[in-house]
Amino acid sequence: MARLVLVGFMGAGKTTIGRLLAQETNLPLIDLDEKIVADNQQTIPEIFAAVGEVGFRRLETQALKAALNDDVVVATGGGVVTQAINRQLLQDTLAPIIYLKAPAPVLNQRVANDTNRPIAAKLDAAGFAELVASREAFYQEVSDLTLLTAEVTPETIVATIKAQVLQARNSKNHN
Ligand SMILES: Nc1ncnc2c1ncn2[C@@H]1O[C@H](COP(=O)(O)OP(=O)(O)O)[C@@H](O)[C@H]1O
Ligand SMILES: O=C(O)C1=C[C@@H](OP(=O)(O)O)[C@@H](O)[C@H](O)C1
Ligand SMILES: [Mg+2]
Repeated sequence: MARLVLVGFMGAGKTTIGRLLAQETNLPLIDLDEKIVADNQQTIPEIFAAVGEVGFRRLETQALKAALNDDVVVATGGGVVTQAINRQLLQDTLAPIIYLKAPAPVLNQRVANDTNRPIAAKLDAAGFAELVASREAFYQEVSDLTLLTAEVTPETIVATIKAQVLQARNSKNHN
């Protein structure tokens, strides 16, 4: 079973924090986007161009299912919560799910110059903020803990996760 799952919108820091957490805990990281890219030998924009968002979501669900069964940290992609089947998979896992949250303008600024996110690339600031708002309830629904990441370094977020989630879990297990 996965040890910890990170969810949140594009730019929230799931990949960054997942990598740091994996280094610090010696747990493997499965970043769903990276797994999909490696398995398909195509970039995310190439996959969107070839099979559309629907095709990408199918690959994402397969990757999520497999990752949740492994002893790993899971960094999801921001759109994972848009699929009911994925929300069910997340609700069924016993792994703690952390929602990394930041205001839309901060998220937008973090991903603005990145050409690797086809959904963000075609949105203006208003459209981006609308999409953030439309997913908020889903992140809340699937997660156990929300951490605000706007003015906090990735290192501090990792320290908080280790203290509040991983150590709390370990001490529970040892009682
Ligand atoms: N806490 C943070 N503070 C400032 N910048 C951050 C923070 N977390 C991530 N970033 C930056 O935001 C961008 C997107 O981060 P990433 O980890 O890819 O997000 P996600 O996987 O959630 O889309 C990267 O340039 C990363 O360095
Ligand atoms: O929010 C989304 O719909 C997406 C988020 C991306 O992952 P990040 O959240 O890691 O950027 C990636 O899965 C794809 O571009 C679609
Ligand atoms: Mg990511």
